[in-house]
Amino acid sequence: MKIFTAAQTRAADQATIQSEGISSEALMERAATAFTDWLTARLSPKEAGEILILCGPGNNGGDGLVVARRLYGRDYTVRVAVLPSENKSGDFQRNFQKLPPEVIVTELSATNLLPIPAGALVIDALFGTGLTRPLEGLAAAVVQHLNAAQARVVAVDIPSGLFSDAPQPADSIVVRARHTVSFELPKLAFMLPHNAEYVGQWHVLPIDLDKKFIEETATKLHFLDAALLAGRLQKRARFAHKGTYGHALLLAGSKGKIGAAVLAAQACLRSGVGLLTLRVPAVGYDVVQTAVPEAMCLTDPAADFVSELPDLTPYSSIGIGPGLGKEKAPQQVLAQLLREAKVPLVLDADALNILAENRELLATLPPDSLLTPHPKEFERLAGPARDDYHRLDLLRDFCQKHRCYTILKGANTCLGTPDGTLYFNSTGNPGMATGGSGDVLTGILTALRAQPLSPLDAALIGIYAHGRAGDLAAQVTGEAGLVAGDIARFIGPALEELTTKESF
Ligand SMILES: NC(=O)C1=CN([C@@H]2O[C@H](COP(=O)(O)OP(=O)(O)OC[C@H]3O[C@@H](n4cnc5c(N)ncnc54)[C@H](O)[C@@H]3O)[C@@H](O)[C@H]2O)[C@@H](O)CC1
Ligand SMILES: Nc1ncnc2c1ncn2[C@@H]1O[C@H](COP(=O)(O)OP(=O)(O)O)[C@@H](O)[C@H]1O
Ligand SMILES: [K+]
Repeated sequence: MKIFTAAQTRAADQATIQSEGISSEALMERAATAFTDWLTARLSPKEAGEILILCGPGNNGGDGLVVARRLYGRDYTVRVAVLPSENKSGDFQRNFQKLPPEVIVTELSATNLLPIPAGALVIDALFGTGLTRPLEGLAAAVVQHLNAAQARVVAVDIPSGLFSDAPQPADSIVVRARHTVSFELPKLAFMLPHNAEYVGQWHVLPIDLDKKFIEETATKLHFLDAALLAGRLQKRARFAHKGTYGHALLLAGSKGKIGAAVLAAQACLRSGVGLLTLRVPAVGYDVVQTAVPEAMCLTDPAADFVSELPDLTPYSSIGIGPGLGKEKAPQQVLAQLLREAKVPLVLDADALNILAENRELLATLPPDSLLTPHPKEFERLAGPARDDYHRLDLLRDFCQKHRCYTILKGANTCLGTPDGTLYFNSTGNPGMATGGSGDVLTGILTALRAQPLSPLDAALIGIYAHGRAGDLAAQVTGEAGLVAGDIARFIGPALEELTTKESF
């Protein structure tokens, strides 16, 4: 799914109005009706109680007025409060006229902010994508008053006060919503960690905006959902043999961290690789041969750290980093690997920390390598970020400069690519915030690169399937009970869902 800027969304609205020959008021009616359907499907009039609808002066407020009329028509008790303004939008004014006379309307003022009882359902239709500057004055006071109440807040389109695709001052006053209900496509603001406290759970409702316009409008921002992966993962060939799907090499583990190698290996095998060899220090031999008998173990001469690069000839992809350690020996192994590797590389964990501490190595990174830093590892590589938007700028710059694919991990993991396109993942859950989850991702990516998939396909499929496997696992274990090995066990079903079905 594409992510549009506020300007692109406005253009999509206009394109729809033109191609369908409808008025902007009709489109507003459609959006607000979708919102009303969403709400009434979840709460009965009794469960909702009296619904307070806060309306701003623009089309977001117009949406709120339509919602008020529609809810009233479905026997919900509604009350409307509007911000005073000299320039209310045309569609606001038209819908204000259409409000049933029975609906009580209050004009908000500094001395009349309306009491908001604890638990009240409040619909925030103050400001949407037309916000031009941080809130101040009466609008800010209304939002502060709302945030101080213990209300159930549902934001229309975006929490009021939040910019949809640009950074804002840290002390900005923004509605804290439980749910944000937006239209057609998600907004960049929803993807970013610091906005989670405002956006709450977000939902996107289809409102039939012009498909051709959406398809033809270029964007470098995407939400990574199953639709985006259609056709990228083929069914295994009927006459496949273990040589068909590549031979992966994983360099991982050190004394006390052999488990990282085991988790990456299990995930690699569960992701369909034909053969897997593990390079671990001698201390890991018994563990690996017992825990992952399907993998071959090429023990390093050193006891505690990987210290020598094996002959790379047999391998079709190489993953390095989980539990590797940052000592001199693994440092030299990584440096030699970067110089000599002729097959796709996946770099994680200590491989990234070694890169950060030996920056001259970055220049030797083979193009199209996959890097999988969490935010701290990324900061070590690319420097500190002022805010979530600046971090995305750093990500784009880093990928362009080093011609690599960088997977910035977290909720809504973000893939950066050499051409500057960003993809935000839709799968995964907080249960995956547990040691070893990242090692599992390294194994998946190394397997997909071996098969061989392009760096973009491997990254997109790997990120999505990793999160989806975590979601499937959590259905069995619960989020708190989820451990990284559970993610590995569910990769098979996650990949199966994405596999192109045979057509007759
Ligand atoms: N254009 C369309 O056809 C559709 C628009 N929709 C709704 O329209 C919204 C966008 O509407 P608008 O473009 O009218 O914008 P908004 O309603 O978000 O806000 C614009 C109004 O707020 C004022 N304003 C902006 N920043 C302010 C600030 N910091 N303090 C005080 N006042 C401020 C502006 O002067 C203007 O009066 C969307 O978010 C969505 O909710 C939907 O109805 C779908 C269809
Ligand atoms: N709240 C969350 N929602 C979705 N995915 C998450 C969440 N927290 C962590 N993850 C995923 O779990 C993995 C954690 O990786 P990482 O931090 O490297 O862990 P480790 O080093 O312990 O293996 C990442 O892929 C990340 O996207
Ligand atoms: K809003």
